[in-house]
Amino acid sequence: MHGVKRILIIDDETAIQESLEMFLREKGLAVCVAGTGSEGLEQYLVFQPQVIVLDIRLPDISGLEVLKQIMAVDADAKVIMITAYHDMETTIEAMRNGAYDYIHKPLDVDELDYAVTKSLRIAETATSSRQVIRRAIHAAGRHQIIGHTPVMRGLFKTIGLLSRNRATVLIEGETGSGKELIARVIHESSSSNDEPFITVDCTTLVDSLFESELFGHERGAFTGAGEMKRGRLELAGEGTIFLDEVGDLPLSLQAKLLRFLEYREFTRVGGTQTLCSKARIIAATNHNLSDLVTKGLFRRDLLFRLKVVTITLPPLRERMDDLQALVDFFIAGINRDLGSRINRIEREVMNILKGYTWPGNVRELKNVLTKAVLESRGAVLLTDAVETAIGIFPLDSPETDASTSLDELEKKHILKTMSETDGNLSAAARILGVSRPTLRKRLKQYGMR
Ligand SMILES: Nc1ncnc2c1ncn2[C@@H]1O[C@H](COP(=O)(O)OP(=O)(O)OP(=O)(O)O)[C@@H](O)[C@H]1O
Repeated sequence: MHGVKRILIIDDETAIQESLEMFLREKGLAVCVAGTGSEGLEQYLVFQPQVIVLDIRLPDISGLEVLKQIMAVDADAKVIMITAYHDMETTIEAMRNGAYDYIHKPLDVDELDYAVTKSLRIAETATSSRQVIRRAIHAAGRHQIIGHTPVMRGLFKTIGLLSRNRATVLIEGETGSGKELIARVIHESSSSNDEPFITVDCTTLVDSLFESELFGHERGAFTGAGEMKRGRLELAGEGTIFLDEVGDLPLSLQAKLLRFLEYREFTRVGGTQTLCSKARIIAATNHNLSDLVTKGLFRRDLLFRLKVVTITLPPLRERMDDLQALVDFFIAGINRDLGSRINRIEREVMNILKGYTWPGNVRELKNVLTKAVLESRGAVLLTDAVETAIGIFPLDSPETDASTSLDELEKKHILKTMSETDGNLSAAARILGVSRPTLRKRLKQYGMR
């Protein structure tokens, strides 16, 4: 029987048994049929099928119970549940107990065919040549930067040097390339790592709030200032202030930031006492600040204050040699966080990942893998799931058939970009090459929030 793929049908309805058997035999599979749960379990042990199609309603024991017993024998068994009921709880229960897929009666042949083909392929991958995911070593509780390309190794050296001093650092890199991660690791490797790491998102700062956010205010300093409030600089103590997206800071606020950086002194709004900050400053930007200087959008003197040490993070597409290590690392993390148990990936997956340009960089990779893992369910990360997660749809996929309108495509692309940037409007607008107001208008137009 080696070589022929085996499938077991456990269903008490004769009509279903017959049509399924015929359909699956025509696909060249060896088929075994059982009409009750207990018979099904017996056949499962004798016939050793790669895939089981299991009705949830059986005359003797419930299909869910049969599922549990099969999973107890082989946690990798591929069980496709069928039911006449569209009930969420049973579905969730079945999926929680390890069902591979769930399809409803009346059976849709295409749906069944897809589920069977996919599960057979996984069963096959599990036993044929495959790539085994290496477990990423994870330093507990610490942030970890994955990468071994020369530029990343150079970066580790720089971080090592920075751990010995408190120099201001400017980190440049595209969205999602790991700027905040680098800032956190610099902080964690410094001698003041028990002090706070405080983030200031420069895209959200407006004139009236800037000083109060950064420097704090005294009680009654302005309408609404009921209590004294410490600013971010004070909160950071001797730790780190992370100025995220510093290139987006309006010119008027750049002057205020510069003044602070020159003297490291500030007063709370409405106060008289001069306070001194010992926090390390790390700024990040996904703009080219020199270009902004040329365009008159960023102050040259501020740039010089910030770029005492500059770290330029290459986009993911320029360090594809790190891809495998990143994939291993993220899958281990996703398994831990989501309780999935992916330990192999289909061969083609790495080629697809390597062929993509990753405009959303490492964050996009992480998001794509999370989506694909959820879609793959079993122990193998599937090519289809990765393609769908990236948004590369096969030509015959319903996602891009010839009847898809341009509006529909645009809507999908916007949604995808928004999800890749975790809903960050500025980042999404940048990737899509439109202004924030335009993107906002489109979101509204398509009924997206
Ligand atoms: N080299 C890396 N190793 C492991 N994880 C990484 C690496 N680079 C980025 N990440 C992860 O990718 C995600 C995005 O990284 P991060 O938030 O640091 O990017 P960013 O450049 O600050 O993005 P943005 O410009 O949009 O703010 C985070 O979950 C981060 O932990």
